[in-house]
Amino acid sequence: MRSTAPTSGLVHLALPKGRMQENVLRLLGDAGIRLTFDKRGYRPSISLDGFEAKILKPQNIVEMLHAGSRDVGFAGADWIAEQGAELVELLDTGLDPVRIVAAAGPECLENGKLPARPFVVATEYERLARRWLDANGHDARVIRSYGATEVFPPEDADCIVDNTATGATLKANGLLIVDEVMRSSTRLVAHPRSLEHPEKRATIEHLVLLLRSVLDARRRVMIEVNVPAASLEAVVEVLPCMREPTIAPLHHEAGFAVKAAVPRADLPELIRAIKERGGTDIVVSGIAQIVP
Ligand SMILES: Nc1ncnc2c1ncn2[C@@H]1O[C@H](COP(=O)(O)OP(=O)(O)OP(=O)(O)O)[C@@H](O)[C@H]1O
Ligand SMILES: O=P(O)(O)OC[C@H]1O[C@H](OP(=O)(O)OP(=O)(O)O)[C@H](O)[C@@H]1O
Repeated sequence: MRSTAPTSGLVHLALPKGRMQENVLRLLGDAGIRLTFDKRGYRPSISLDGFEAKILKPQNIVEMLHAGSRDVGFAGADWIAEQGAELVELLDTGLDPVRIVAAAGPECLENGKLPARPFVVATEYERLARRWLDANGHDARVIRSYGATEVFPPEDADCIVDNTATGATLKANGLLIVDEVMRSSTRLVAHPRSLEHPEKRATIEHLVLLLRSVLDARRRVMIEVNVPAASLEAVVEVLPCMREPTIAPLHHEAGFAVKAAVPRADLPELIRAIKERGGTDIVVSGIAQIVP
């Protein structure tokens, strides 16, 4: 294995196998980046110039990026922290959010808290668990689990440190959350030396621009509304657009058409405010990409 970042201009990209794969591939696809897979092959061809891609488990992606044999890749913030990898975060995609929590069965808890006596913690996240235990002054022994961590209590451990998304697995195993250790989501990260290589840096920055444009677009919608001349300023005032809205005169001086990309989350209040201010014929449509 190489011990430093690859030196040719080709960027070595690591894509996740497992949980995070679907959303990462959809993000790339929405950015117009096509991946072609061979049956059971882990080296898809990628349509974006300057890249070659390989599929790895997220935990290995962190290792390979830290070692410098891959330049850039997708991994969970949890495993980056767990491995103490010194990587540059290029993008928090916000995809596949999870919480890393400490949880225990009611029989282990004293007034809803972990006991003062020494106890046993099962976890895949040894470093994160140890740090959390020390920070909270707990006296505990850590057992390394390899999945199915929730089944350890009460016989094989008192408590667990594990990730949770919907909470269904904790509930099904009768475990209660006692603390949150960290929050995690899918990040795009790079080996620091890969960003010192001018050609690679430019290639990587182009990828980041494309992906960010999709993530930004997902948070916004395009709203178009017709406004009588007398209401124009009142409607424009409530539009939280990116710069200034586009305003076009309607035929026969029938008012104006106003168009703006607005945060999707603001839409319910915005529609009410536009109607109150005299806007009509509101059309809302999706946006594929927003490139600044
Ligand atoms: N619902 C989820 N459950 C587990 N991990 C998730 C979930 N959503 C995102 N992740 C993230 O996926 C990464 C681990 O991916 P991986 O494919 O190894 O998950 P896994 O379900 O534990 O896989 P496996 O069961 O094959 O070990 C971690 O960074 C984790 O935070
Ligand atoms: O909060 P939830 O939506 O229930 O999801 C979280 C659970 O899913 C994952 O387990 P997975 O099914 O991958 O099995 P594993 O524990 O063997 O990795 C993870 O390790 C949690 O156990």
